[in-house]
Amino acid sequence: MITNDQLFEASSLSLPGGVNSPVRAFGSVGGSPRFIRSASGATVTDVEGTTYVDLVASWGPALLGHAHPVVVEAVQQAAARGLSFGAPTAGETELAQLVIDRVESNGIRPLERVRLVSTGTEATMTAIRLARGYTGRDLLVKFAGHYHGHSDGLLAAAGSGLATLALPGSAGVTEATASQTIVLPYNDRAAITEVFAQFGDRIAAIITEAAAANMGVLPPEPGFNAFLATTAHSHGALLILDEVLTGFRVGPAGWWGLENSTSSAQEHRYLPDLITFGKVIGGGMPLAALGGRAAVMNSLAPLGPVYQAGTLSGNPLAVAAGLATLRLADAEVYRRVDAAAAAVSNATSAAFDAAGVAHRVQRAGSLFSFVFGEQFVTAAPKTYDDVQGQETWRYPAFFHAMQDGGVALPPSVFEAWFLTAAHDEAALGTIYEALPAAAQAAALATP
Ligand SMILES: Cc1ncc(COP(=O)(O)O)c(C=O)c1O
Ligand SMILES: N[C@H](C=O)CCC(=O)O
Repeated sequence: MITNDQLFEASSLSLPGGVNSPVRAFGSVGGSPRFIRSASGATVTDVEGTTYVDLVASWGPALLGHAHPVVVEAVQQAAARGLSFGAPTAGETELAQLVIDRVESNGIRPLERVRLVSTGTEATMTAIRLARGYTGRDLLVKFAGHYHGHSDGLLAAAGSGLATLALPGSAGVTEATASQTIVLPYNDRAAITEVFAQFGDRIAAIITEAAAANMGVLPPEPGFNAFLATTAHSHGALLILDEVLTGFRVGPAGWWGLENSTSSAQEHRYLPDLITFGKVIGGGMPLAALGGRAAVMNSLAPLGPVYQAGTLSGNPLAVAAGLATLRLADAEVYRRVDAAAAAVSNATSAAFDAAGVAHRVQRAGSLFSFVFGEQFVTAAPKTYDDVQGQETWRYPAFFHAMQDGGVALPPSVFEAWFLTAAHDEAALGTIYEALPAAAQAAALATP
């Protein structure tokens, strides 16, 4: 039998770091990554034949669980008709219309046009180019700890793998590009006001994760996204809401829908100009999108001067997976994901309490993660600096003990945990059984 260790040794000879995306490499938790042979429902099985209850869900897309038979069947049928045409298909219009209709709250729909692309990185990169082209301005505002993919202008003080590897940014990004991104502390209204007072006529857009989940989960303070919209709009800038991670995962209309439908305060409601999607919209296939009102979106070529293109954009297999996934993602699916997330986060928090591990559960809808340290027991973190000050060294021991107990967690304390509609009582039972020993390992860990 080939082992994970052997495969990692072999992959490291042909792939930089043995992986095709840095967070997969187990850099901050140590050991060899699991090489996955197959996945079904709530579980993944590695090449050694060990099956784990999976709390990564392909980093979000697997909302329904892995390899949902209806989604697989839709992809198989699409594949039989041809893999890619480089020409429009009816499915692309169906998916775009489904997205336009779904993203609705209180009778308001922020999307009139949608463009399909292949990755979240492309979606945010295009949204920024579009904002610059539409406004004729150069500067972009982003928040420290937010991750929007790996395009040059977005890697400064970014979350996800850069948080995991403690990188302030990326080599290879020119000074000229970096200087066009203004990085501000999250949830800091005074910093926004100040930067707009100084550069308001040069700022094309603010980009923000709808609810931050790439420095661990860190939701915006109530009304913060609405404040961003008001500030941007009063200076002629756009608000780009990045829902690559949260879109169609935390609710049928994403974080924007959740926030706007549950917020009782009228002043907390807002309209983003552009929204980016990825992950769930492609149901596990490479598909992402950006959308907004027609006046802005029609600046894209072929109608307007902002160029964007893609040989595989709107790929028919990816569109089939996305359509099947979104059509199945009804209220009952979200109820089950929410219930599973509440059960797992509460049980994990209780296990940490029992083991004496000071922590706080961080939640944004069904997304959650944990921050470790006495300071968080009484006060929630608000910024990237806050979460970087946590006891990160507790996580590797916890992670490996959970893995020994048959549970696959995200291999970084700075990533969200993902539940699916397939996490049934048996899957939750495996997690509950693994928790006491893992929490004990976290308690005994040392810096
Ligand atoms: C909020 C957010 N935006 C953008 C991206 C980039 O998406 P992708 O990895 O598909 O390029 C991600 C995740 O990777 C993300 O979580
Ligand atoms: N945090 C990232 C996406 O949300 C993890 C996925 C990756 O970069 O491979």
